[in-house]
Amino acid sequence: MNAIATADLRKSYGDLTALAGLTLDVPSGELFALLGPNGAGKSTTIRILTGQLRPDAGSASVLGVDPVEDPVGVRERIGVLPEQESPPSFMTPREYFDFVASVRGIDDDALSERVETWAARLSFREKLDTLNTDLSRGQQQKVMITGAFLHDPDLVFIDEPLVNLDPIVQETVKRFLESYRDDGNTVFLSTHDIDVAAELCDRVGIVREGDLVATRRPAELGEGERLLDVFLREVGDGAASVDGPTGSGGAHDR
Ligand SMILES: Nc1ncnc2c1ncn2[C@@H]1O[C@H](COP(=O)(O)OP(=O)(O)OP(=O)(O)O)[C@@H](O)[C@H]1O
Repeated sequence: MNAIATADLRKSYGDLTALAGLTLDVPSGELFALLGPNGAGKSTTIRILTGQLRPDAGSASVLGVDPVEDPVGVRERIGVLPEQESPPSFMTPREYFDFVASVRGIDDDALSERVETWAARLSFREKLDTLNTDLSRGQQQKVMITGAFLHDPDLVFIDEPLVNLDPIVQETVKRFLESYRDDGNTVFLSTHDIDVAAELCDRVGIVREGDLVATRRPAELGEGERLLDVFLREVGDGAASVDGPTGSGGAHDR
């Protein structure tokens, strides 16, 4: 079963075409990453899938729910960590988690257990009662990651999951994402970190000019073939003239 399915998603901002007919499936239980150059349409895709933005055309299904028809229904079932989002500056992490719990309907016992688990996992226990504004960027990222997983969703969307995290915490988050996937959940990442995508993900999709131009399984790349080379081939200056992957033929596994 697909956790995410889109068909011919289109979105323009005025004259600017951000999504030009993006079609994408992500099966349940997959750790998936969307790669693409700046402005390719990754955040627009995530905003549509998480019910924050209406597409101009096309369809989408997230855990069987239509994010256009029922954005609240989608948001109830997923976790989201948007790009460059910080926890509210006037709250402490604990107060922010209380707020998330009230919105998400998490009971007190589950909340305190999960906060303890995450604060220990990501090493920020001693900061639970410090104002978010006084946390470092990495500590704020830890709070945001915790908030995205607090209600134990079946699917999470994370933009740049490892940004600002030290190497030890990066490893912890990577191993957590793998175990979360191994439990049958789905992860949808957006990242510029091709090495992390190659190491961590079951499959990556490459977006160029608002269209999915390729998908690859990093584990199945050929001898000596690097995901970076695939990426450059698909989105680099010469890509259109070499392969012509501008969308009409759709994405392809090779
Ligand atoms: N609110 C908006 N109003 C006008 N144009 C927008 C808006 N949001 C995005 N765009 C434009 O749509 C295109 C796609 O943007 P989007 O943020 O989806 O790209 P992205 O792949 O996430 O980029 P990046 O890797 O730089 O974060 C860009 O050209 C961007 O300038």
